[in-house]
Amino acid sequence: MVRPLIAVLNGPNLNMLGLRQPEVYGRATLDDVEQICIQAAERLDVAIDFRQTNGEGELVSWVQECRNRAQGIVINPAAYGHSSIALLDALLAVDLPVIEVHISNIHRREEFRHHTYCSRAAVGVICGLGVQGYALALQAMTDLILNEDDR
Ligand SMILES: O=C(O)[C@]1(O)C=C(c2cccc(Sc3ccccc3)c2)[C@@H](O)[C@H](O)C1
Repeated sequence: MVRPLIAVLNGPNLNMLGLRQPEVYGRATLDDVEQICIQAAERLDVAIDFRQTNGEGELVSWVQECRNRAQGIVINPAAYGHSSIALLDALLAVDLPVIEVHISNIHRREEFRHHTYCSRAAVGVICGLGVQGYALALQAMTDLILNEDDR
């Protein structure tokens, strides 16, 4: 049986993860996050496509491409979550289950980080649990995909 494909998409500045603000984002790098996702995917018997971009348009295009190739999207939109209606529209249009991940607890931070447009398109949002949030999101997404007929 073909393994489900889950796109793991990361927004702007996440390539800088681990280099600054360890008190907020911890010391893990984006490569560490990718390894966490690879290990979780192996355990869950799913395939992942892990990507990061600083470009809003590229992130929107990657979401659009998921329509014909992925069964779910795990996304850390970073700052674009707080600002991009284009990203929300793409997530709504792609008609796939979406789980939003934030490493930090955005609700304990600056006011402008408390709201994300993306969350309107998400089945669920995981925030404040550090980089393990990605593994938790992959577990939840796998359950959603395997049990989609029960919904
Ligand atoms: O907590 C998150 O994962 C979040 O999505 C991630 C963010 C994020 C991602 C990458 C970098 C930075 S700020 C930064 C810049 C350079 C080095 C370290 C951190 C914030 C924020 O924009 C969001 O408000 C919250």
